[in-house]
Amino acid sequence: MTLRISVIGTGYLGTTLAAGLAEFGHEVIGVDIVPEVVKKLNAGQPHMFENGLEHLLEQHTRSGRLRFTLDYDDIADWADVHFLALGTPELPDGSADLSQLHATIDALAPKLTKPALVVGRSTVPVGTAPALQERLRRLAPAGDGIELAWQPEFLREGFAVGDTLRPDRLVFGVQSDHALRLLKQVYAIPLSEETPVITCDLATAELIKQAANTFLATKISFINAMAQLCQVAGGDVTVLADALGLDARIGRGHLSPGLGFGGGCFPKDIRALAVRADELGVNVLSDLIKSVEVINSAQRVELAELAIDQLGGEIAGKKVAVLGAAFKEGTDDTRDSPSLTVADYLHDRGAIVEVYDPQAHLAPRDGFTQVGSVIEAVRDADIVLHLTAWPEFRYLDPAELAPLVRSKIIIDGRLKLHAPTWRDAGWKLVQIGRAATL
Ligand SMILES: NC(=O)C1=CN([C@@H]2O[C@H](COP(=O)(O)OP(=O)(O)OC[C@H]3O[C@@H](n4cnc5c(N)ncnc54)[C@H](O)[C@@H]3O)[C@@H](O)[C@H]2O)C=CC1
Ligand SMILES: O=C(O)[C@H]1O[C@H](OP(=O)(O)OP(=O)(O)OC[C@H]2O[C@@H](n3ccc(=O)[nH]c3=O)[C@H](O)[C@@H]2O)[C@H](O)[C@@H](O)[C@@H]1O
Repeated sequence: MTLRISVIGTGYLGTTLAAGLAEFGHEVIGVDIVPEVVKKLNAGQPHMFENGLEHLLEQHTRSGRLRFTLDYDDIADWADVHFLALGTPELPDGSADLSQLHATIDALAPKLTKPALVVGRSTVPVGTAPALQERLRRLAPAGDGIELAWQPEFLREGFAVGDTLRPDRLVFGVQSDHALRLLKQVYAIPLSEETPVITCDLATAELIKQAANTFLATKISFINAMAQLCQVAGGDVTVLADALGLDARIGRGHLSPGLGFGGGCFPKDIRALAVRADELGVNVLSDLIKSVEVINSAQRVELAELAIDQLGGEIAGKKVAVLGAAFKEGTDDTRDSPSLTVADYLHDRGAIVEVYDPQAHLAPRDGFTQVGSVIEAVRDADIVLHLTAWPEFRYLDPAELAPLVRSKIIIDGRLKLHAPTWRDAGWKLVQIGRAATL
C-alpha cells in the first residue's frame, strides 16, 4: 500500500531515507530549511557524496514520487507519517543538542489538524521521545491524535543506500498497534524479505541506538589499545584482529586498528550517552565510555607525534602530505575527522600541510591547503601520512611516488597499505601495532 510520507531534515540520513522510501513505492516529500539543498535535491542531485544515491534521486524526482520543499504547509495534513531526520549535534557539555527537533515540532505541530504518526529517526538520549510527544500534542490542533514512535537508524555512510533498502534489522519503538501497523506498511518490502524486527517501547528504542554505536566504538578503542600493546611488546595487531574476528562471538567488524573513529555520529553519540548515564547515576557506564574516548583521542596525538619523531623531532617548515580528509572512506563527510585533527596538530607546530581527498571538500581554513591529486600532495614531501582508507590509496604505486618526495617515509594510519610493496620500493613504512619487519 502506498503511503504519503514526509521526511523532515534532508542531511546525510534524511536524503537517503527519502529516496529509499520512494524506492519502496511511497509518495515522499522531504523538508529542509536550506534553500540550496532543496533546490539541488529537486533537480535530482545529492548535496553530498554517497554511492548510488544520485541514481535513486534522479529516478524518483523525475517520476514525481519524490520532491523536496522548504514549506511545512506542503506536508502538514498531507502525510500519513512524518519522519524526523534532524541533526542532534553535540553541546559544549557533551549532551545532545535537541534544538533542531524542537524547532521542527514548533513549525509542524500548529499545522497538524488531523491525526498523524510522527516517527523519530534521529539519535537521541533516552527520555527524549515522551517529551517531544508532549510538545507535539500541546501545540497541535489535533492534540492527542498525534502519536510519536521512535525508529532508530543504523545506516553507515558510504553504504547508506544499501543499508536503507536492505536494513539488517528494524527497530520499532511504538505505543500502539496503530503505529506498529503503519510502520509495517512503510517497510512492507524489507519485511517481505524477512528483515528481523524488534518491537519495543520508546525508551528501549532510543537506548538500542546509542548502545549499538557505543559498542562499536568500544570495539575500535579496544583494538587500538591492543595495537599500543603490540607496538611495545612486539606482535602484529592486524593478525591479532583477524584471529579475534574468527570467533563468532566477537566478529571481525569494527576491529580494524588505526587512527580510530570520527564522523558526525560515534564521537557525539558516545559522549551524549555518557552524559545521560551520569545524569541517571549510572557512572559505571560513563566511566567505560570515557576510557573509550581517551583511547580514541590518544590515537590521533600518537600518530601526529610519530610523524614528528620520524622527522627527528623537528616538524617546523617540513612538508607533510596528508592522504585523506574524510572521517572514513566512501564519504565526503569531514565531521570530527581524525585525519584533520592530525593535519591541524602538525600545522599548529609549523608544518606545511597539503591534504588530498578524492571526495571531501574542505572549507577554506587557516593553515593547510587542499590539493587536487596525490601527486601534488606528495611532491617534495618530507613525510606522507595515509589517514583515510580510500581504496585508491591502497593501489598507489610506491615506485612512481618515490622520485617525487624529499624523503621516502610513510605512516600508514589505517594499516591498510601492503607493507612489503612499499618497503621493496625503498620506503620506510610505519604502522602503529605492526613491527617494521612485517
Ligand atoms: N549520518 C548518518 O550516517 C546517520 C545519522 N544518524 C542520526 O540522524 C540524525 C541526522 O543526522 P545527519 O543526517 O548526519 O545530520 P545532518 O546535519 O546532515 O542533517 C540534518 C538536516 O536537517 C536540516 N534541518 C535543521 N533544522 C531543520 C528544521 N527546523 N526543519 C527542517 N530541516 C532542518 C538541516 O539543514 C540538515 O540538512 C542525527 O541524529 C544522527 O545522529 C543516524 C544514523 C546514521
Ligand atoms: O549513527 C550513525 O551515524 C552511524 O554510525 C556508524 O556509521 P558511520 O559513522 O557511517 O561509519 P563506520 O563505518 O561505523 O565508521 C565510524 C568510524 O570508525 C572508524 N572505524 C571503523 C571500523 C573499524 O574497524 N575501525 C575504525 O577505526 C572509521 O574509520 C570511522 O572513522 C555506524 O556504523 C552506523 O551503524 C550508524 O548508523
